[in-house]
Amino acid sequence: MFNILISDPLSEDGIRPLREAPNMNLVNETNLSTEELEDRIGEFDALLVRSQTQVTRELINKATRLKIIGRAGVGVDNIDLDAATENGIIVVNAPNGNTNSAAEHTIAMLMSLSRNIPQAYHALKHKKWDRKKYVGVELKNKTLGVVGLGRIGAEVAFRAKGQRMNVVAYDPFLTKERADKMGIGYGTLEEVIEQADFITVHTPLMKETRHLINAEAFERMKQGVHIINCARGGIIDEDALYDAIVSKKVAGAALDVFEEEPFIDHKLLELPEVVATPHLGASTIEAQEIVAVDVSHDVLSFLNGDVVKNPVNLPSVPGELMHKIEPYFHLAEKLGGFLIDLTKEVAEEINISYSGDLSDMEVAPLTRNTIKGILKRHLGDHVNDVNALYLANKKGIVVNENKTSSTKGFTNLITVEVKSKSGTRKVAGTLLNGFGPRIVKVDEYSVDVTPEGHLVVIQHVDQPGVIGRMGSTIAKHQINIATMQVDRSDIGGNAIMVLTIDKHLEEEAMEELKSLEEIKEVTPIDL
Ligand SMILES: NC(=O)C1=CN([C@@H]2O[C@H](COP(=O)(O)OP(=O)(O)OC[C@H]3O[C@@H](n4cnc5c(N)ncnc54)[C@H](O)[C@@H]3O)[C@@H](O)[C@H]2O)C=CC1
Ligand SMILES: O=C(O)C(=O)COP(=O)(O)O
Repeated sequence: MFNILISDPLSEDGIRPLREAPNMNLVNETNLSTEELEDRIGEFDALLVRSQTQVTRELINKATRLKIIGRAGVGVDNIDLDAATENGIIVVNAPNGNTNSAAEHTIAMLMSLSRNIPQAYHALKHKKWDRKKYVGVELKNKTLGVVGLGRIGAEVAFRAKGQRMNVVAYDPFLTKERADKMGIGYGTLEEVIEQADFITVHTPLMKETRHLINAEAFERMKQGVHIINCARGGIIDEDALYDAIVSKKVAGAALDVFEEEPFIDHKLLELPEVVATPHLGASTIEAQEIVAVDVSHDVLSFLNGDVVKNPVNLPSVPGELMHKIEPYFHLAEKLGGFLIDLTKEVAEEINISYSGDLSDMEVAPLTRNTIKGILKRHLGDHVNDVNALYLANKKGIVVNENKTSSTKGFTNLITVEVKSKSGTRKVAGTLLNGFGPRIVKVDEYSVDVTPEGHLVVIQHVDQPGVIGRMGSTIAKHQINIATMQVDRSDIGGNAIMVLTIDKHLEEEAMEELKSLEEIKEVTPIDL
């Protein structure tokens, strides 16, 4: 049974797939204080949030069972992603479900601002019929500057063109071709904010975008500019905005989001030029249902061991590639586990080479699985796809990945090399069509071993009788040999045996094998 905590209000219809799935125990507690949340988080395997719950490092450190955090929405600035990654917790979001609602809300704010609708409504409600005070400005032929032309920014741009506005945008990824295709202008951030009559921001809140619109940016703007923020508080410096409104540089601002939320008193709201909503951009029946469905599906998939669609702290792998690459996951992890047991030391450098069919694929997920197999031996089961590379990095292990089209006789081959204090060891494996994974090389020796169960690698000298003596020693300990592979460098030279046995090779049997004159090294490996 998986325990799932929903700590922000989510659409009941949207979470139905999760509620109705077997083995899922949903707990809806949307009013927990920080302390209560910290006290209870240790009970849960999954946490579902919107923007309100602050998923801090302190909370994550107490979340000893937590495997997945689902964000029913786009922005993940309320989640400490580094802490989640370090703890091997996957974060998923629902990036597409609220695009339309957020764009519509932005246009509603733009029109409210240009025609003073909230202020006029408020006056009328207070029995003041004032037509002079609330004279507005037209949008037609005005320039809208869009900062951040992602999903929402682009939808806002399309809709603003419908208002016959001129649109100019700044986004580091915006190309001339895309701007031309959309029928909009483009420029640097400075160029965009200098030209615009209305400026709307649609970037995520990150280190790089915190106070992107600051006092210096306001200086550059046209006198009487209007500002809209339906993205995140903090992208615009609120103190600088306040000063720019008071000094009349900014004629008005429409804000859906704030640096600190929630609040009831805010100095910006004391200004009559400011219209505001309490973070309602995504608050529509439609958007809430879609984001809850999307995030529920990913949480369910993940807990059932399937692939997620919208990972935030893992590169997402397109479905078609996933279909091709998934069969290699097991092989990659087993190769890592086999090799680190053979190495017997901690890894200092890991080199992974992909050949044949794999050389044309995005292999990062395989590298993560290989590293996971290697690190698990020393760091335990908390190593997973999410934190494998982070942990390797933290331990100072150098990881190199390369691809070669040379097939070495195999249609696909993964070769893993580990460098440690005691030298370099190598293993290579392939996925045999219809037969599953095989280890085909151990160091320079050729073998054909299924990477499963209890294995023993014996390095010895190629001499008559050694196999017999090894066999009787093992038999004495009531151990049955299921398969055996032998290869040698040259006649009478170094050789290797890889055995599959029916149970773990105990210490006593291992010592006895080691005491045989021709045997140099015995390594039990349990995969
Ligand atoms: N008010 C609300 O209820 C909602 C707010 N949001 C906010 O809107 C943000 C944007 O959402 P989407 O459009 O779906 O995300 P997106 O990822 O599709 O778009 C973000 C765009 O910002 C651009 N960008 C990044 N750094 C930039 C910079 N320094 N300058 C200019 N552009 C930059 C990116 O290249 C990307 O194109 C979310 O991160 C979220 O914080 C989203 C939904 C609802
Ligand atoms: O999706 C986003 O980024 C939003 O800001 C929506 O936030 P909410 O889920 O309404 O708290």
